[in-house]
Amino acid sequence: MTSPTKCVLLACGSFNPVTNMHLRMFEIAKDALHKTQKFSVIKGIISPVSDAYNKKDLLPASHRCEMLKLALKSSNWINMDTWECEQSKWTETAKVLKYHQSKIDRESNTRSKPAPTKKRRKDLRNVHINSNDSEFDDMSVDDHNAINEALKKDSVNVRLLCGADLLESFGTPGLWADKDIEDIVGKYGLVCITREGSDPRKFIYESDVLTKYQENIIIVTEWIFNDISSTKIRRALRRGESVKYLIQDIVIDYIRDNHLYGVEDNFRQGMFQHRQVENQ
Ligand SMILES: Nc1ncnc2c1ncn2[C@@H]1O[C@H](COP(=O)(O)OP(=O)(O)OP(=O)(O)O)[C@@H](O)[C@H]1O
Ligand SMILES: NC(=O)c1ccc[n+]([C@@H]2O[C@H](COP(=O)(O)O)[C@@H](O)[C@H]2O)c1
Ligand SMILES: [Zn+2]
Repeated sequence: MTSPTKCVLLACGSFNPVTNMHLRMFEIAKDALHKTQKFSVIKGIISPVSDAYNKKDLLPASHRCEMLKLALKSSNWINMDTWECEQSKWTETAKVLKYHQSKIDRESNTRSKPAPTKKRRKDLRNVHINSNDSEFDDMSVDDHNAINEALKKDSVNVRLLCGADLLESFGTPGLWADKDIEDIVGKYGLVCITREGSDPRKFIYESDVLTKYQENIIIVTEWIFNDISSTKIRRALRRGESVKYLIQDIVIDYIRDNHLYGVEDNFRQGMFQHRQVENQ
């Protein structure tokens, strides 16, 4: 059996604020990919969108990143990357994928670049190296083939991880460039988690380009249904309702301490009482 492809899951979004479902999405996808035995998930990346996205009620990236940093303390394999939100302009998701794929390719090339010693050169006949290196010009075709195979096996595939609503937004006129959609599904691939009110399989069936690259789209049905969304969290906060067990406690504390999402007045009404009681 061929060895599994190493895979990095990249989730783009507002994370305004990060919810437990954003974090669950990674766990659900990782389990599903490992079950196929075709992929080995080595890392998760969360890339918050920049302030230039200008979405209604979008908090500054500084707050969104701080909340992500706190929430991600509970994970040992998902990291936040701030490259996208540090850009002064909004960056298309296809470009974010390209940035991360290139970065990972560069890092793995640097790691595998051999030192020019005879022993090292011998060792490298069975592992990945930069086969364009002139130092290896005298290698046989078999050597090169073996090396290219090893390189392929070792290459890392960055995939977009998203909920079905994001996949279905591909169909919103003018929102995504056709070339970007083709790149996302054709070059990188996509893992899509089902979400209330969406039918990703039907959506793929109705799209020519998604059907063409169907094998690169992995739909994961989330049976433990949980339709948390940042919109619902913001609404609950505004109304002074509890959001405990929907987002991380440490994020609730940050929201309270920084008076975000209009909680200032609600705080006085006792919405964060559970934390005060706990702390007494
Ligand atoms: N409950 C959920 N189930 C599946 N995917 C989800 C869920 N919540 C968020 N996602 C996915 O997480 C990614 C980031 O989404 P985003 O930051 O827009 O979160 P959101 O909860 O949809 O927020 P908002 O309500 O502000 O749009 C998207 O791919 C989105 O589809
Ligand atoms: N053309 C594109 O690349 C495109 C279009 C719309 C949304 N997006 C991305 O999808 C995500 C959507 O997040 P929201 O659901 O919070 O709007 C964001 O990361 C945004 O940058 C990308
Ligand atoms: Zn959303």
